[in-house]
Amino acid sequence: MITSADPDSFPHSVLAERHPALIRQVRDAFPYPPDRQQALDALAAETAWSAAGTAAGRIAPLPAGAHDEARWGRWGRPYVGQSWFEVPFLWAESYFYRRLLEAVGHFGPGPWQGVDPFAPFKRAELRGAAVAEELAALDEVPGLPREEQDRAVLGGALWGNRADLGFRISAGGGTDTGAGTGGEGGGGRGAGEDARDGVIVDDADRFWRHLGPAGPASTPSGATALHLVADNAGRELIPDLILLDHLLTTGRAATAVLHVKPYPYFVSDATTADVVDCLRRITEAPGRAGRIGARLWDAMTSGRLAVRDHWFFCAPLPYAAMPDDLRADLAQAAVTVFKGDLNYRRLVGDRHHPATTPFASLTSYAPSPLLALRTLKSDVAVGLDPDVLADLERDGGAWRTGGTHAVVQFRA
Ligand SMILES: O=P(O)(O)OC[C@H]1O[C@](O)(CO)[C@@H](O)[C@@H]1O
Repeated sequence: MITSADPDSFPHSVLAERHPALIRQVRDAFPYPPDRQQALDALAAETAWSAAGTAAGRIAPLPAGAHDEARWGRWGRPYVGQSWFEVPFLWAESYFYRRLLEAVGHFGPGPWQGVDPFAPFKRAELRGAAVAEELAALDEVPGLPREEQDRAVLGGALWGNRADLGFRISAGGGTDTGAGTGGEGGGGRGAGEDARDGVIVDDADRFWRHLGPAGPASTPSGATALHLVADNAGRELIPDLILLDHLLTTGRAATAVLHVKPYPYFVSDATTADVVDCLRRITEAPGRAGRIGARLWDAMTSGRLAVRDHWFFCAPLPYAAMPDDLRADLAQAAVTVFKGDLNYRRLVGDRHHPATTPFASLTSYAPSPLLALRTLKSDVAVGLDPDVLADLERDGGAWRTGGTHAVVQFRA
């Protein structure tokens, strides 16, 4: 199990550096009243790594009466009272975001109920020049041969995962709430970069073959719905929506389901409000993007594209432990696409797996065929060819955590 105990490890840097920076940024982005500021300060003190090289505080429970107190009470029983740095990394990060929302009053009651503390960063990104450029580039896609169109939309969704706002805090880029400047640091791929550069496992052809040229009815199960478990809003969700439009308009899927988070999470993870903001942004764009936006809007209003926000998507648990109702829902999918690093960690288990462990064996519990689209931003790596792994190790560098490498992994 991955923890943050080793001071030289990546998870340690997330807890010791990224989380305090995030608390400061959220505090600066809103005119929170004194009680909210005090709650944020208390969380910063509890979660800090002290100058003496020890954990400053111990994990506190949720306040009595919190709407999800029972659930977090169960999930946190082994960990409350311990150091944040000794417990599983996945649990610690997930609980940190839950506590941050508590501190800013997101769950109410009160005037800050429902206010997304990450909204200023997400909105700035949507207003940024990078999004405008990426939307304008869609005008060129219809001129490409069909296979290249497939590759372009899948590559957009894959590398869109590199653009997440939380990752930019880790990478030292900070976040920005200034109009017109958000989203410029870090981010997706630059012009001229081939979407396949840096892809260390590429099962894209298997995915397209599975869906089949004749549409979803030709998948082995005959299922006709494509499910996508979203990750970040903004520069990641826009290409995800474009991928869904492409799958629907080319007949690869009859219907689509987009799974989002029920509340703000991991800085930029997409909620229903973010889907609406992104859809509006696409719809308002000139050219082909605007037409795609209009189609997606129609698909949502007609029910061809559904949005769901199951509570399990914010749980600190691996997908192997998904509840029966979610399992039954995903079982209807011709394919479920899992986006991003966190979903990947939950898919295969947030553990120090040998990197050549087969992806299919770790995900055999999943109720439908699945495709993982992930840029690597944490230590977990599986399904690698031994030669590829040897090359990566020889080159050195932070290939596991730097967002420079990606995987497209399919399990039928
Ligand atoms: O947005 P993504 O791709 O899920 O990435 C989130 C990742 O960022 C981190 O929080 C830190 O970079 C990882 O721990 C986490 O897996």
